[in-house]
Amino acid sequence: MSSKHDQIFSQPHQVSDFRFDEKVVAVFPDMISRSVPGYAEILNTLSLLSSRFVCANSNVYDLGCSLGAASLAMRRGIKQDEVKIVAIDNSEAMITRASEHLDAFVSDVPVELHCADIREVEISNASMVVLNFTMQFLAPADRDALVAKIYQGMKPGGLLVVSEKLNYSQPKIHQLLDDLYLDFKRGNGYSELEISQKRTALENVMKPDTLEDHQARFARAGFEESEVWYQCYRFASMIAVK
Ligand SMILES: C[S@@+](CC[C@H](N)C(=O)[O-])C[C@H]1O[C@@H](n2cnc3c(N)ncnc32)[C@H](O)[C@@H]1O
Ligand SMILES: O=C(O)C(=O)C[C@]1(C(=O)O)C=C[C@@H](O)C=C1
Repeated sequence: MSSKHDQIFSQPHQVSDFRFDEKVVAVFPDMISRSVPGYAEILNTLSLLSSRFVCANSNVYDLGCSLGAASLAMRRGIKQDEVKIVAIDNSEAMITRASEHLDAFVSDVPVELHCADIREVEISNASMVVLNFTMQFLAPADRDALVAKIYQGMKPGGLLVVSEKLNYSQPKIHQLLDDLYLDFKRGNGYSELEISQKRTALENVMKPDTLEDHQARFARAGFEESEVWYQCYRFASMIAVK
């Protein structure tokens, strides 16, 4: 999707908490692809995974869908009949724009968009569930219940994909991977001011876990197998199979 160049944090200002509002929506594809290493690769892989895991007569969930990039990627891979993608986000601005965007594509696989809180929606008959950089925005205390609910709503053999920003428990390693991430942002044209103002804006709203936290949570929910399939600097994408 074409989008405006992200300059939201380019001028000095009194920084308030980061919100997925109209201003962010207008630049979101540019923002996320310049801020998340491997974002395009992760979307491509969602497509490959959906072609393997999505079975006929099942539901697919895109939780925290923003503009629907993960839904579109999965839709490209789905080969089975009678599949419905349910894409959920609690930002009105995101859902409005996602709806316009999805209308521009023709497909046999319907995408149902809902403006709702993913902690409150029912998950049922799911062959694939994706949280692509969404869990980090939930209150940490709510994450176990969400993953447990997803497990309960999944079909045997179903796939959960969770992509996240990470913290590392070893301080020197954390510092090094954070420094490399900042170099990645600089390399994508973000200034020191943009980097530091965005960091301040995210401080209260984005709470990354460690890989160990994620793996322990998958196990507590009932997933017998989970693994990291992609990792770069402060970011990873994980898979868990029911
Ligand atoms: C980084 S964006 C996700 C990017 C998107 N999945 C993609 O692949 O392009 C995080 C999204 O999660 C949404 N979100 C955060 N908390 C949520 C919640 N409790 N319920 C629903 N959506 C939520 C935000 O509105 C935002 O659009
Ligand atoms: O950690 C950062 O500095 C980021 O910009 C990360 C991040 C994310 O992981 O979701 C934060 C907000 C935007 O959605 C795009 C990227």
